[in-house]
Amino acid sequence: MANYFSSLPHRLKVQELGKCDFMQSSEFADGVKKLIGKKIVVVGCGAQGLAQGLNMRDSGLDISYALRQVAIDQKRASYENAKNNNFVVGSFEELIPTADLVMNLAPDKQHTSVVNQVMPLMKKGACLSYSHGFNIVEEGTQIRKDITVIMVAPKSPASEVRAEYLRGFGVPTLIAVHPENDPNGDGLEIAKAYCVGTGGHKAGVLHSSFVAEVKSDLMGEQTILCGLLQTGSILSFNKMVEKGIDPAYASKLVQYGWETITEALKIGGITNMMDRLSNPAKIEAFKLAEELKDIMRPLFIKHMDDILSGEFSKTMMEDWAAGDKNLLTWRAETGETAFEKTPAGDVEISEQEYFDNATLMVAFIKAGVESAYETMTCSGIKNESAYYESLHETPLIANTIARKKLFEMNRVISDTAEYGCYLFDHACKPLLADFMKKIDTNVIGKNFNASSNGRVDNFELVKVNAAIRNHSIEICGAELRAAMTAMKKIVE
Ligand SMILES: NC(=O)C1=CN([C@@H]2O[C@H](COP(=O)(O)OP(=O)(O)OC[C@H]3O[C@@H](n4cnc5c(N)ncnc54)[C@H](OP(=O)(O)O)[C@@H]3O)[C@@H](O)[C@H]2O)C=CC1
Ligand SMILES: CC[C@](O)(C(C)=O)C(=O)O
Ligand SMILES: [Mg+2]
Ligand SMILES: [Mg+2]
Repeated sequence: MANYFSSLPHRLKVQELGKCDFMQSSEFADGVKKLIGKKIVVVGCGAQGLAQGLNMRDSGLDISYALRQVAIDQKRASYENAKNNNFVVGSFEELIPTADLVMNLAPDKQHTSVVNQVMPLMKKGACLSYSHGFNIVEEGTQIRKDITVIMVAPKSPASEVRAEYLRGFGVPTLIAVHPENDPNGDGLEIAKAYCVGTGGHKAGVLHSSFVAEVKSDLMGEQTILCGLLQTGSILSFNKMVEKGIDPAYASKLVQYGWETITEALKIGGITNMMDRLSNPAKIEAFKLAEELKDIMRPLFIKHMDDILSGEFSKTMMEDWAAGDKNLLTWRAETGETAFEKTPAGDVEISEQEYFDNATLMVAFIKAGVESAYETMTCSGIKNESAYYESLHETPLIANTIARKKLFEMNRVISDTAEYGCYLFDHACKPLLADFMKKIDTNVIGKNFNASSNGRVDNFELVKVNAAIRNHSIEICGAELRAAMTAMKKIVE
């Protein structure tokens, strides 16, 4: 099968990549009605499978799980996940023929195998959904023409899909209908009802395309969302220990620092995050971020180019064929880093101290969010999509690190995201070697103000504030956040 995006004429590539309409809440007035009384069968009960299934059942929908026979026989985690939550579980043969909607929530690497198994079993005119369009866009899978193919892609790790729903909110979601598979013309209505079932409509929904979702999702996860959080964690921790900061303190500052810093980002964008620093520290973080952006720009561009050309997916699929050799090696190596192996100390760190003693981490976030956004929007991805894939999702991933460090982040995200995260991290750390040589504890581990003379050049401060506030991501973000009226606080 050929890469679907690469096979499109240039005109359609541009059109699909730029598809992004912010949907009004009135468009969801029918709620889950379109799916009421319909049989919904989820394939796979892993991260997204369980979270989405729970939300949709709580929204009044009829959910059951089709698992592979071996998972049922061996009572694997997927079976236990579904059974312990009182869902009906069955084999593909038992459940797929009854389904009006089959939600394919197996890992991306299994999609071709899943589709090959479910397609002959699906009833005529049923609907097949994805939460990431990799299989359609990068593998070029063709689906039976009577089947409607939709995408409902939460811009969030699964744990937060459930947690935000329980908080009465949701996570921003991209919905799409595959142009090759909308035989009844009701794909969008099904996608909207599904999205309401997960709570996504409360946080903002973009009517997008499979192409735009895949290319932006891959870019976000490889760079700011996971790659740079991994690099920033390891480099920040190592630097503090090298300079004599207590490892237990350093471990805690990094593990919980991302969550605290990015909560400010979630509520009020980069402006609010930077405003949490003293004025001298803000100017320093701004300068560090500018330097980081200059150094990392070629790497961000390389990731975007490889994603657009299909080079990234080709390389990752080679690893799938090799039994995930690289993925498993890199996962094990991450587990051996000093940051992962050093438990967070039992020391009190106040909320403000996470900002004051981590100027460098704030700079990493600013540089990473802006670079990902700038690179995506320069490549034809629309601002709103780029915002969700950079600024909005960073706090949701940071929460996973607060729970159990990088292990937890890489466990919760998809294997596709994890693979791309390691690729970025391995290239980024050497790139930042010279930059890190100049870094001292004044910007990571200790309060910046203690080492500065406290003086601020007002002209410089005005310029810095204007540069932060006038960035396109801040303008786009303010509009999107204004629509998130039900957003709840995470860090009390
Ligand atoms: N993780 C996330 O937070 C996000 C994921 N996504 C997308 O959601 C989809 C699911 O990813 P994710 O939730 O991470 O997946 P997981 O790896 O967490 O879970 C996959 C589940 O699928 C089952 N499975 C594996 N192979 C098969 C197969 N051949 N047939 C049936 N079931 C199978 C596994 O169970 P068993 O091995 O026991 O059979 C497991 O329970 C992907 O498309 C991903 O890109 C989108 C947004 C975020
Ligand atoms: C961050 C990665 C992601 O795209 C996600 C949680 O949105 C994934 O694939 O896991
Ligand atoms: Mg994603
Ligand atoms: Mg992803």
